[in-house]
Amino acid sequence: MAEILDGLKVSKEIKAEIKVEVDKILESKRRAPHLVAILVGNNGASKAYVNAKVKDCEEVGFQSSLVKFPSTVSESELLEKIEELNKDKSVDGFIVQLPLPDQVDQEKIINAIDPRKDVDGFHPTNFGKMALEMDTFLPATPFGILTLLERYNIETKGKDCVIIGRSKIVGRPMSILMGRKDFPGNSTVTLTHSYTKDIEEYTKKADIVITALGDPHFLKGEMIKDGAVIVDVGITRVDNDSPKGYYLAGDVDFDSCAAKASWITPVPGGVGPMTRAMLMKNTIIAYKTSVYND
Ligand SMILES: Nc1nc(=O)c2c([nH]1)NC[C@@H]1CN(c3ccc(C(=O)N[C@@H](CCC(=O)O)C(=O)O)cc3)C=[N+]21
Repeated sequence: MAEILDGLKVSKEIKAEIKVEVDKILESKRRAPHLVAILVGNNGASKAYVNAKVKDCEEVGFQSSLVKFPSTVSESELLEKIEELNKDKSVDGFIVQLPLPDQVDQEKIINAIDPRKDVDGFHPTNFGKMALEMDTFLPATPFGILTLLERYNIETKGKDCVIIGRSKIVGRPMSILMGRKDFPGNSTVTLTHSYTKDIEEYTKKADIVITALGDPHFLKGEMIKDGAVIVDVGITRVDNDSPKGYYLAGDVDFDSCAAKASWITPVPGGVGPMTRAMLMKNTIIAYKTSVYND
């Protein structure tokens, strides 16, 4: 029976550590770190995540701002706001919540963000630095997974790690990070995706499986090896008759996988809260390295 990689618990520890740092900053009469989130449209899940981020900021003592645009916003309006935030000396970092509506070119938007304020770690400059093992903002979800593995002392060196899904914000950066030379890394990585012929052939042999595809209960116990470490990034709202009208489903069929795995992340309470904690971490890093604070 697997032990739980408790992302909620570790995320609280990380936020408490950040709070201690913020208290020191405030004692020395400096301004608090400031994170801005741009939210476009009315998507329920996006709103929930952004509101949670605002709450996280309050918890750690950051200043936060929420900039809202209707789903009809033009690309140039967004670019204008980004320019303004790039220049604003009171802003340490900002994120543009994804996905964006079709009339907006996501790539153009991400490219417009000043890499020094790109606390999501999505800008090509930061992605490149990550791949080259240079100091930079790591994308929050992969950073959260690495930190969770690190805090539980999960050995990754020399392990076979299979990642399912090659998204720009999770699967692909995760595949790079798990193969990097620093801890937790040094794994032998296989990045699987929709054109992989037989995913099970890979997952069955893997010491570590990281699923990020958004397909509820995709990974079944029979697809994994005894003692494997299972990390579930998937989080899909599935309609049901509960008062909320939905439940949150991971990519992992929890019960059958937990019966075989050595460690497993739950959904909710696993990777999601870690993602949010690492955004706080990136923001305080941005603050500390900011040219405006010395
Ligand atoms: N620019 C940008 N940056 C992101 O980091 C980003 C994004 N866009 N778009 C969407 C995805 C998704 N994402 C999540 C963050 C927290 C939880 C989270 O806290 N989940 C809780 C449950 C939350 C709930 O109850 O709905 C949990 O897993 O326990 C989930 C998903 C960040 N993303």
